[in-house]
This record gives sequence, structure tokens and C-alpha cells, in this order.
Amino acid sequence: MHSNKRNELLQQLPTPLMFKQRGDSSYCLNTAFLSLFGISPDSKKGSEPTDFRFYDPLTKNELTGEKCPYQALEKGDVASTWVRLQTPERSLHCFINGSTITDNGTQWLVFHIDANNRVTANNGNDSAGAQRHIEFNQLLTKFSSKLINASAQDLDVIIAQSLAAFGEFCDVDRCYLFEFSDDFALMSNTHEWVAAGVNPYIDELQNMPTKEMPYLIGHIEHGLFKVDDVSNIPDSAIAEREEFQKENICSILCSRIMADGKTHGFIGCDITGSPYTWSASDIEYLKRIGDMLGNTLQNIYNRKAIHTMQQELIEANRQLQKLANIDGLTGIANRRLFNSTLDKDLAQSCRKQDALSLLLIDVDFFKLYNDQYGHVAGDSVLQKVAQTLADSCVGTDDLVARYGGEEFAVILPSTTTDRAKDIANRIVENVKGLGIEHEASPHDGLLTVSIGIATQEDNCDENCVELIDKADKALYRAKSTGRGRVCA
Ligand SMILES: Nc1nc2c(ncn2[C@@H]2O[C@H](COP(=O)(O)OP(=O)(O)OP(=O)(O)O)[C@@H](O)[C@H]2O)c(=O)[nH]1
Repeated sequence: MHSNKRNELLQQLPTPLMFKQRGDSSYCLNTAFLSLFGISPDSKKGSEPTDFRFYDPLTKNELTGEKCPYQALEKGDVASTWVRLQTPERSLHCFINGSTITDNGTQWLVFHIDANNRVTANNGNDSAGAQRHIEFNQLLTKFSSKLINASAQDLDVIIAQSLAAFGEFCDVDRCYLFEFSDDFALMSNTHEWVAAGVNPYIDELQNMPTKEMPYLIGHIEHGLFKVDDVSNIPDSAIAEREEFQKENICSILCSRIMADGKTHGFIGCDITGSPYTWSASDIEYLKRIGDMLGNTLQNIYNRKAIHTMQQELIEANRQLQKLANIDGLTGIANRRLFNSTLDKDLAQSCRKQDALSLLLIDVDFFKLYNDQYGHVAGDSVLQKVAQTLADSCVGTDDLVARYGGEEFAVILPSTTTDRAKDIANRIVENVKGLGIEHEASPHDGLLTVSIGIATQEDNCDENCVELIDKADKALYRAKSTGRGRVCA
């Protein structure tokens, strides 16, 4: 066949083709190719291979050198592979199949382009469309289950994966998530996926005032923003039109995301290069992905709210627990905490075969003090004595408690009688050292305390009641032998 005839035939074939004679510098693009890539037949009769770029769809790296399908075919190698074929107008996910045809001594290098994703997307009624719906549902199921179990930390990664999977499935150039903040005043592009060879814009789309994009936002509030051809956006929405054109967007589709009963943001996708008519399937798919993300965000909100509530309850319980164990006047442990601690410490010292000492401390002539100086001054004395006891007991496991009225108790784990006597004498000195005037006191007219000591040695002989009773008897001896002293 004559080479011009061959050329004409290839031009008319319904399959998208790039072809050239070996030795020619330019590739020809047939009509089917031009229409698939949205290229005007007037503007492209032939094209330099450099006008086209091939990208590895997985790594997003440009295929050059030996891996470039042109060069492989020129060299006589097989050139059948999945690529992202980018023209100045459009990039598409394609299966390309290169072959060399020899005709009357002329060699033709022909690339057959199979990019039927979008074609089938337009029609969900035929079997290819039905198959596509099934694939979409599988995709959605896969990511829903990933998202439903996602922790807040994993969420970003899984959202990014969902956008990439959806972007590739629908063969768009960009797919992204915008979230509103500051009570709807700002919006930010939080996640973005771009196809190979397409410029990302996420960094430039942060904290954008929503009031500057009323056309877009108005549509989002009603659920959907669909523009087949950005150049048809009316002049009244010039801000949006210019922004989209700056990003080389020709068609844009965005669907609102609801969470917590409010518009949380939107998911969107772009076609760059030349306009595309969004199909009913495109819209349905985007809405369903948006709903899935909305449900996930709602789930995360709920989990956060429950977590906050739990933390508040734990804190409230901690405060209650504290209040239930603290003496209101002196701020030290109360009788309740004393009882439970003595129980626990005594059992532990018994297990460890360790000594434990108990001090019972009583303010001397306190009735007379109250009578002479008043009840309010008496309260203040009790606070000072409590503080002095706390300051005098330096063991980390010691417990200083108000036992009742003007009586205090100190539990001293791992403490023998001799050591307890030292501590008790120090307390007597420190209280006297406070220099609280008490005219009726025989001890230099100063307020004093008496202390009784009981010790459980390492033999587990005593229980709590017996130990307290022993300390009480020792306290009685201290009182009856002159007060302001220690008895064991
Ligand atoms: N200000 C004040 N007084 C209290 C408080 N609790 C108990 N008291 C007083 O402490 C006094 C204890 O008196 P008594 O048991 O007779 O003992 P005492 O006067 O200290 O005499 P001895 O213990 O024998 O040295 C009583 O007058 C109680 O009213 C309190 O919380 N604040």
C-alpha cells in the first residue's frame, strides 16, 4: 500500500494511535487519539515526541532513555506497558502497545493507546460499566474498613491512600481534601494526590479565606460543585475562575463532606489541560468517597469526645478520692485514709518481716487553750501542728493523719522503736519550737504535744486495733507523767 494511503487509513481507524514512518522526526496522531486527549484537530497535525511524556504510574517517575516506549520501539524492543501518558493538554492512564509494521519496505512505528477507564465510567449500564461499579465498590469497602479502624495518627496516611486510589480509579489529574476552620472562615487543602506529571498545589492552598470564593463555597454548601469547562465560569465568579486557570484546571468536581452535623470540608478532583464532561458515575463515586471520609471524621470526633469525657470523669474521681481522704481543716490525711493505710502497711511489714511504728500525738491542755484564746486560734494551732508533723517526718512512705479532734497519728513503716523515739522527740521539740504561747502550760508557757509510740516488730504479733491500743496506752502514760514528752 502507498505510504500516503497507509497514513490515511491509520488516521481513520477508531482506535487512538500515534504513528510515524521510521526515519521521520514527528509522530502523527489520529483523530481518535486527538479526541481522547481533548486536542483540537486544527492545532495538531503531528507532534514531536518531546511533546509527550511517559510516566511510571506507580513510582510517578518519568520514563526516559531505554525505558521510554519511543526509544524502546525505535530500537526494535517490545513496548507494551501501563503508563501515564501526558500531553500538553491532558494526562491519562493508558495501556500502550507499540508495534512495527513493514509495508512495501517502509517501516511504520505504531503505538496503540488503550485508555478506556473514563469511557466506561460514562456508562454504568453496559457490562463494562457494571464491572466498573463492582470494582469501585470493592475499592470503597477496602478503604472503609481501613478507615473505620484507623487511629487518629494513621488517619492522614489512609486518607492519602484513599485519594490516590480514587484518583487513579477515575483517572483524574488531582484528587484532594479541603477542610474548613475558624468557624468556616478559612479553608485549607489538607491532603492532595496528583497523577504523574501533574503539578501539586497543596502548599499554596492553605488558610484561604472562604469569603473570597463565594461561588465555590455556595455550591459546596448545597452539596456539589461541578464544572465541566472552567472557562464557562461566569464573570461574577472571576476569583474562582482565575484560581482554577492558574492551576491549569479545566474541569473540577467537588462534593461536600459532613461531620458532626456540619459542613466539614469537601473532596474534589480536577482535570487539567482540556475540558471533560463529568459523568453521573463520576459524581456518584466522588459523593460516596466524600461520605466515607465524613463518616470516618465523625467516628474520630465521637472517639475524641468519649476520650475527653473519660478523662474528665477520671479527673473528677481523682478529686473526689482526694477530698474523701483529706482532712478539711489541716489538709493532711484524715482518719479514713489513716485506717486503710495502717491496714495495708501493717500487712506489708508483716510480709516483709519488717518493723512498723505508730505515733499517737495529742495537743496538751487544748481545752484550756481554746477557752483562753478562742476556737479560731485553736484551729490555727491545729493547722500549725499538722504542718510541723508533716515537716518532721521525712520518710517517703510515712503517713501523717488527723486522728480526730486535737489528736494526730503518724505511721512510720520500716521504723524500729528506737528510730520512732528519735522522730517523736524531734516532733515534741519542733512543736515547742513553734513558740505558741499557752499561759496554762507548765512547759515555759508554750504549747506542747504528748506522744505515745507502739511498734510492731518483725513478728506480726499485732493487728491494727491492738497497735492503736498500745500507742494509746503509751500516750496516756506520756500525759500522766507530765505531758510534753514521749512514751513507748
Ligand atoms: N479549736 C478546735 N478545738 C478542737 C477541735 N477538735 C477538738 N477540739 C478541742 O480539743 C479539746 C480537747 O480537750 P480534752 O480532750 O479535754 O484534752 P486537753 O484539754 O487537750 O487535755 P489533755 O489532752 O489531757 O492534755 C476540746 O476542748 C475540743 O473541743 C478543733 O477542730 N478545733
